[in-house]
Formats: sequence, structure tokens, C-alpha cells
Amino acid sequence: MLEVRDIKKTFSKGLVHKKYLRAVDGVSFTIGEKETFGLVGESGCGKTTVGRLILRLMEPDAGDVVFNGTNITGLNKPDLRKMRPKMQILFQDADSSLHPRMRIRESVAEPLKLYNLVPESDIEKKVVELLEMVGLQKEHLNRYPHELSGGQNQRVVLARVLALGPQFIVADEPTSALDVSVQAQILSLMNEMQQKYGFSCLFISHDLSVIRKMTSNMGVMYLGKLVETGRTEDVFETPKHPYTQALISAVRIAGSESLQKTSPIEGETPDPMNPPSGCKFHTRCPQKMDICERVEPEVVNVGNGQVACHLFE
Ligand SMILES: Nc1ncnc2c1ncn2[C@@H]1O[C@H](COP(=O)(O)OP(=O)(O)OP(=O)(O)O)[C@@H](O)[C@H]1O
Repeated sequence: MLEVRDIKKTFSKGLVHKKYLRAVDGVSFTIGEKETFGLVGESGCGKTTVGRLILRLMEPDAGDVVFNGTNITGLNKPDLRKMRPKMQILFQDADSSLHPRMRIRESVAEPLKLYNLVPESDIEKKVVELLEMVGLQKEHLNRYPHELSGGQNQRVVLARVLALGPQFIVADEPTSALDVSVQAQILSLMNEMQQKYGFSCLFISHDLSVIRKMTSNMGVMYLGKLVETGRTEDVFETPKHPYTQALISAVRIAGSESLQKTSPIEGETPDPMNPPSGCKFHTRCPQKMDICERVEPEVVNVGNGQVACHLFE
């Protein structure tokens, strides 16, 4: 369904003294049909940038994204536009994803009109159907986003996304702004919708418990690189990369599975504009060897997964 091959993105910072930040530094993975692939890592490791590059909401500097056999990276604007309904994104902050002065009816009708998906006369019926599917009622049609709760607005955003019949959705921290109980409702709604519509999903989160619940395969990012990928179950049971091991054991000890607030790993996160040489994790790695400082590890297959670590070469 989706193949991401060695994508890269560097941002430049500063007007006079330019500095460069490799936000995504050669990331590759694949997502199968109806599969949810999780991307986890501390704040600033490049998760959102990966999601945006895949959808070409941002241009990659290098690499390819192949979606259902089509190389998205090479598409011109008109062809990309045709592809858009099939690849959608769900953001963290539903309230700001919706136009504050548009009623819910208009918000859900907008994508249907934009892509001419149903005849004008059927739009109202389709909007009601979509809202009901995400657990909202007719009475919500005339309301504005500020009159709904965060969870209800996220349902509206999901209805807008589903209106387009997507085959692939990037869910970028879709529940991080919500209360825990509402989070659980939205996550199970997403699962239900995935069963019904059969889309594939890239699920981005800093919350390991959410990744564990929602995904079948996952990747762990550190400073723009994927350090480990594999079946979610395997990664949690037998994490291989020392970074993944540290993440999982640290959150178990702390009792919280969120990586958002503070880093659970010892040592300071390196400056991403001046990253360590060799393996980027070597400055914090409890199993560091001489080679780690000098040579960047290759990605190697270990069991059913992949790891970029000299311990496995
Ligand atoms: N448009 C941009 N211009 C310049 N720098 C950017 C831009 N977007 C992201 N960055 C930088 O790239 C790095 C990766 O950011 P990104 O948002 O992808 O990380 P993330 O893992 O999603 O973090 P978070 O969980 O905090 O959203 C960060 O250092 C960020 O400051």
C-alpha cells in the first residue's frame, strides 16, 4: 500500500548565520493494506515531518513515497490533487482544524463539494449519514465548533476525512489534546472506522500505550532516524535497540507511557542542529562501544524487525 524509501528533509534556521537541521534523515518503512503503523519518539525527533512528507504537504529533499504503485514524489500538481482524497491527515488539534465560522453542516459538506463526490441534491443526506457514523446527531448540524467539545470536534474532523473515502490516513497525535476518557472513545471510533472503510494508517504518537493499542507494526525515531522497526508486539516484548529498551523500561518505571513532557532517558537530548557523529544515540547509550562514535550503524534485519545498531551487525 505505502512504501517510504529513504526520505530526507533538512530545515535551515537563522537568517545571517544559517544552521541546518536534519529533521528526517533517511527514513524507510512500508505499510500494508488496512494496517496501522505507529511512529513513536520524543518530541522533535521528526515524526510530524515524516507524516507531512508522505502526503507531500512538504517537499522532501530526497527519497520516494510510493502509494499503491504510484510514486507520489514525482507527481505534478494536477495529479497530486487527484490523489489527495485518497490520502488524508488527522491533526491533534481538532478545534483549529475546523473553520470557526462554519457550521458543522458546511464543514462536513465542504470536502464533498470540493471534490464533487456526490450530487448537490444528496449532500445533506450524506452529511447526516457521515455525522451519524461518527456518533453525532442531526442536532449538531447547525452548531459551530466552539459549541462542541474537543472530542465532538475530533469526530467532525473524522467525518470530513471519511467523506473523501481515504485509503490512507496520517493520524498525527489525534487524541493528545483530549481527556483520557474521551481519548479512548475516539481511538475505538477510529478502529471501528478502519474496520468499516479498510484504510491504512500512519499513527504518530509520543504515547507508547496508544501506539501499543492502535498499531500492528511500529517504528521508533531518534533525531530524524528510525532506529528500530518491527511488529508492535515484538518491539514491546523484546526491544532491541538500546534507545527502545530505555524508552520502554523508563516509562514502565515512571508509570506513565507518555514521552511528551520530559525525556525518560538519561542524559541530555543532543542539539539537533549539531548532532553527535556516528550513531546519534551514542552520547546516551548504556551499551556504547568505540565504533558507535565513529561509524553510523546500518539498518539490519533482526528477527522480524530491523534495527540500526552496531550491537546487531
Ligand atoms: N517548518 C519547519 N521549519 C523549521 N524547522 C522545523 C519545521 N518543522 C519542524 N521543524 C523542526 O524539525 C524537527 C522535527 O520536528 P517534528 O515536528 O517533525 O517532530 P515531532 O517528533 O513530530 O515532534 P512533536 O512530537 O513535538 O510534534 C524539530 O526540531 C522542529 O523544530
